[in-house]
Amino acid sequence: MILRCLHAVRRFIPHCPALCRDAVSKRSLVKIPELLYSARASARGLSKMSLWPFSVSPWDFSQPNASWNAEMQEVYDRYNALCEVKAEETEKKPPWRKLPSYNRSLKYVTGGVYLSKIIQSKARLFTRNLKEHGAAFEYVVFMNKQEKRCVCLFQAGHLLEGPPGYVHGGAIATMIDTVTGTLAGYLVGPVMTANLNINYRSPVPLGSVVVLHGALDRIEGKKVFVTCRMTSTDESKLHTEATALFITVGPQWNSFEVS
Ligand SMILES: CCCCC/C=C\C/C=C\C/C=C\C/C=C\CCCC(=O)SCCNC(=O)CCNC(=O)[C@H](O)C(C)(C)COP(=O)(O)OP(=O)(O)OC[C@H]1O[C@@H](n2cnc3c(N)ncnc32)[C@H](O)[C@@H]1OP(=O)(O)O
Repeated sequence: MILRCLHAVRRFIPHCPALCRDAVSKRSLVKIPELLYSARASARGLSKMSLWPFSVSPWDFSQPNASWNAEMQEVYDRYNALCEVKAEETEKKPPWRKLPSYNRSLKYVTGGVYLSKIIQSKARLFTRNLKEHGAAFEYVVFMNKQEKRCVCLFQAGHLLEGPPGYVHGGAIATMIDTVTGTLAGYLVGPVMTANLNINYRSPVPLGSVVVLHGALDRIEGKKVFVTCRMTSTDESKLHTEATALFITVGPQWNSFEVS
């Protein structure tokens, strides 16, 4: 019980610097209503976190944490703001949505049916298997279902080194597979990667922040073709270009046709 309390407190602490920084940077009195609004939004977010030791709500790995550098936080804030903007004419739901990210996908995707326990209790999603913030894959995916594309902000930690000072090509491939697979899975349901083709154009410095732009190319029956570009945050530098083929493995594959 004591250990669970300590664990809950430790998970909460990394969120404090981000909250304090927001408060300090908005000094103007004019911005007080905005501050109050964002405090309320933060509190809403916090209430969803598993602060209570007995809570069974899963930990969302895509929340900002203290390991994020200023660039990661700045680009995150920009896309997160888009998630509040409704389509003007229709007043429908915002086209952008931030996806949560858990480390036991089967357990949480099935809404608490502990399939992963049955299959293998120690199984964890590869990109989310470290508790240390900032050491490996720090990323968050923003999805635009209307435009059938997504954007992933990725900060590459020191454990992902390949050539000295640069990110390992396999880690880059992992992120491309993750982003394109998440897009394909979001649009059509369960998929498996059948083919992944990557051109590495310029190395990614370790610790830097890059953006992955995933887009649906086309769907042909069970086949889902997705493209992905990895660029610097201002898109001035191209790091990789990739194409991916996913095959739907669920029953709903023929319910959605796009060319
Ligand atoms: C499974 C759950 C996934 C849920 C995802 C959903 C949401 C996301 C939420 C949370 C999870 C978070 C992150 C997810 C992140 C990343 C996803 C990573 C995914 C992976 O990391 S996954 C591991 C690596 N992956 C494999 O381990 C696959 C091994 N493999 C196989 O399991 C089979 O091989 C399979 C299923 C691929 C196909 O098998 P199959 O029997 O269903 O299909 P079949 O062979 O009949 O082919 C049908 C048509 O595709 C063409 N086709 C097939 N393969 C091709 C190829 N390579 N190149 C060109 N065309 C190909 C054929 O030519 C035919 O074309 P046509 O119809 O025109 O004749």
